[in-house]
Amino acid sequence: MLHLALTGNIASGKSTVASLLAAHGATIIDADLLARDAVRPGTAALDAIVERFGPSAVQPDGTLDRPALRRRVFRDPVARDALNAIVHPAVGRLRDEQVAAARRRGDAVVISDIPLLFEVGLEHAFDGVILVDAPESERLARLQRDRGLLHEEAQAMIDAQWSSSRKRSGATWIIDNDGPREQLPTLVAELWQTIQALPLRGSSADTSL
Ligand SMILES: CC(C)(COP(=O)(O)OP(=O)(O)OC[C@H]1O[C@@H](n2cnc3c(N)ncnc32)[C@H](O)[C@@H]1O)[C@@H](O)C(=O)NCCC(=O)NCCS
Ligand SMILES: Nc1ncnc2c1ncn2[C@@H]1O[C@H](COP(=O)(O)OP(=O)(O)OP(=O)(O)O)[C@@H](O)[C@H]1O
Repeated sequence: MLHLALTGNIASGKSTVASLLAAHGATIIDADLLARDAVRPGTAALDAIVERFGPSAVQPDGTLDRPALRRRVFRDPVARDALNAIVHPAVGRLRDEQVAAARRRGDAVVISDIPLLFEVGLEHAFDGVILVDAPESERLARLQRDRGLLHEEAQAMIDAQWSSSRKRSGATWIIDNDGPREQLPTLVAELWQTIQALPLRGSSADTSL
């Protein structure tokens, strides 16, 4: 089994690239989805969040109040570290379970979509790293246009991540998503060809964050 990482800064187009890779036959393991799963009502992680951030971190229906927490953690690195310390270990465990399941099924290409791959130092646990990149001004505009964020909110999320240039030097392959969306299928098809030509290797490293 080939186990690759897919990463890229916020609003770079990672999820769009992941969907295209899935259409080619890759199994995608999405850290943002796992992070949602990890804090479902009744989980130890959600209890720990309420303990650290108070009852205002959850909505009346008992689910995490994501916009409220977002506004707190992206302007406060200490709060962000505290949230990461609660959520990341649970995400790592869920990912390891999904990787093990993919291995049992005999999946050929598994791609773990991990936004904070470089920030948490996980890049060496994979057979290769795909980076999706787009200029900061473009990502800022996408966050405001597509997610309805205020300029300051979007900038704070961007500033919480490493710079593109730092990430580019650690990538095996780079998809520059700085043109029209319509060019992505061709870029991903070319990447898929490259991946198909790789020998199947086996990364057995523990990917817990
Ligand atoms: C703060 C939270 C509640 C905000 O939720 P929201 O629905 O608004 O955003 P979502 O989860 O869809 O994340 C969007 C993007 O924000 C960026 N991001 C999220 N968490 C972080 C973080 N701790 N540090 C830097 N960037 C982050 C990533 O690029 C991610 O793709 C949520 O992002 C969260 O629980 N973050 C901590 C867990 C985490 O690190 N998740 C990222 C992958 S494991
Ligand atoms: N080339 C492009 N031109 C314009 N918009 C794009 C392009 N590529 C992606 N988008 C849009 O930008 C937004 C971010 O894309 P996507 O969700 O794929 O990024 P992401 O890196 O997964 O983001 P996040 O880190 O927030 O999960 C989406 O609304 C998407 O439709």
